[in-house]
Amino acid sequence: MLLCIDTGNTNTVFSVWDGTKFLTTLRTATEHQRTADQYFVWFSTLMQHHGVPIEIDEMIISSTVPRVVFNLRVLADRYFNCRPLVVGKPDCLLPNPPRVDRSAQVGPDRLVNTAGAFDRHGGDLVVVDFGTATTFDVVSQDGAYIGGVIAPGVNLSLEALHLAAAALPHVDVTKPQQVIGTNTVACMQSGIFWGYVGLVRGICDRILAERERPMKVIGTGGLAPLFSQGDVLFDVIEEDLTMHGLTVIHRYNKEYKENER
Ligand SMILES: Nc1ncnc2c1ncn2[C@@H]1O[C@H](COP(=O)(O)OP(=O)(O)OP(=O)(O)O)[C@@H](O)[C@H]1O
Ligand SMILES: CC(C)(CO)[C@@H](O)C(=O)NCCC(=O)O
Ligand SMILES: [K+]
Repeated sequence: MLLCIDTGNTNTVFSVWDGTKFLTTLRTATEHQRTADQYFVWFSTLMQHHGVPIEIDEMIISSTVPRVVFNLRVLADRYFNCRPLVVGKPDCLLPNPPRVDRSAQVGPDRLVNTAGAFDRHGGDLVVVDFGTATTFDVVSQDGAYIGGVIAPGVNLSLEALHLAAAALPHVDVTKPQQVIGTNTVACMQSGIFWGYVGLVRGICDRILAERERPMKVIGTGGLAPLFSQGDVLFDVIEEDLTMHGLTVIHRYNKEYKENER
């Protein structure tokens, strides 16, 4: 079975793919100090808890934090006796290579979202991902990542407000009853909620105008459903898009190597 790992700057998600469906999905905070042994204790305990046998023999990793890749490679080698595919490394092929500035670095999560979204929807897409950053990935007609937008993430913005202003507390993101808040928390929640609804709407409108063609907008990341309550922002929301993209890239590499033989 295939272990798909999506390491973001905040959270790391492990999902086990049996070739047809995800058997289980586990989430932990991203910490670059965590060792292979620590990953395995956490993983095997929860797999047992969920009653899923550990039969991992393949692994694919997308990591926006380069330092964690070393320990994940050790995990693959020591516990699953395999060599992982690492998105963004030269030996991990992409179905459609990105078309960006020469030597530009594209976040592996954005390449994975592109592959996953193109597989499901075909081309001319915008993928909006609400993670540590709020990213917009523009996918061309032929399925290549051709650029996008990086805005500060929702939780990051809230944290920044709280850290910078002595009188502003930590608040959760939620859709406020009204736009005009009548207390500090309600005012902050309105600023974040309606601010991000406007940000997403405004950026998508401008991307569509710049591309001068119809495009499908796909929302992903934990907060996509919440923000779609504020306006029609997405044609579709797919929470498993990154994990799906990992299975697509894995399959592409496997088929390519089989054809080479
Ligand atoms: N109402 C909410 N308020 C605050 N956070 C929320 C709310 N609903 C979901 N979340 C959080 O959204 C996050 C969704 O995870 P997602 O994988 O999309 O991004 P992330 O883990 O924050 O970022 P990254 O992938 O960059 O590490 C989770 O951490 C979840 O706790
Ligand atoms: C923007 C983030 C942090 C979003 O996870 C990640 O994709 C990243 O580190 N990207 C590198 C820069 C880029 O994608 O252009
Ligand atoms: K993510």
